[in-house]
Amino acid sequence: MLTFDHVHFYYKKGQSVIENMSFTIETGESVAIVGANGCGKSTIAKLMDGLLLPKEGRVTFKNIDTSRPTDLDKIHEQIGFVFQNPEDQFITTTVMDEVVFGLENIRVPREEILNRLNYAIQAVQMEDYLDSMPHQLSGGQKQRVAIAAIVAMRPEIIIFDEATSMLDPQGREQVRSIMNELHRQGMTIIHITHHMQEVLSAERILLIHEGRLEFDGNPLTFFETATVADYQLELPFAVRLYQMFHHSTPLTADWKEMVRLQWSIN
Ligand SMILES: Nc1ncnc2c1ncn2[C@@H]1O[C@H](COP(=O)(O)OP(=O)(O)OP(=O)(O)O)[C@@H](O)[C@H]1O
Repeated sequence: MLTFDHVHFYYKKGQSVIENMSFTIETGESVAIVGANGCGKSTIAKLMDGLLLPKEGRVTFKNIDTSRPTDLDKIHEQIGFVFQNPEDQFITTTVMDEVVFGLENIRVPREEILNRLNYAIQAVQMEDYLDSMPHQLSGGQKQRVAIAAIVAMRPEIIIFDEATSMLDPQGREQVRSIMNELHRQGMTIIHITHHMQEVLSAERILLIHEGRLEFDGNPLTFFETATVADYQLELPFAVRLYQMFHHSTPLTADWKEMVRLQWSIN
């Protein structure tokens, strides 16, 4: 359980970036954090992990306060990050070494390393690339290797920070389906994105606007109640398609049905 309790944050005094933010993410949830550029999404991710500390209020992970430096290692072990550019994370020369490296570092026994390698590589469907050089793979494949390296560490939460934004539609779809599968297996998934198409896979949306939490609920309610254009966000394809044919913006039962359908397929 990850909790923000009346969190305030600024980089420069007097220039508030996160304002009085409170929410709790339960174990096993799939949450999308959305909002326009610069609204504070990455700052929230860093606060979750204790990379940044609140100026006021508290961030706790399983009741451990991120401001207690002695417990930070425990938090880092259980919260994994996948970033926009996977190349920034690569440190070895083969896909296999990339997944094994972190495990050796924390002295996981040999047999357990093999189990975790198999599991993680299968989860991202990169079994045929174990000996490949990460830098020579496609964008989507690179991102899948980065995810495998995180999955192998068995974190409780994975935060995907704009992890699909540099990928082509096929790569994006592959990563999205891996996220869904990991979530089905019980992992907590936090997906920071401004691709509204992708938020349909999440169970819950947190909309951030100028450092404040403006909406917290499921995608259906979100598209019903939030005026997406006010937040410089695009409508998902299903919604735009519906509007194109019906020349209307208000929500109707059909419109909701399309979102519901797409949501349930995901
Ligand atoms: N290290 C920093 N020092 C000073 N200001 C910063 C720093 N990092 C971010 N900011 C500012 O804090 C605000 C929130 O930034 P943040 O990166 O959290 O937003 P974001 O929603 O993730 O943006 P994007 O979608 O563009 O990645 C922005 O105004 C940004 O310029």
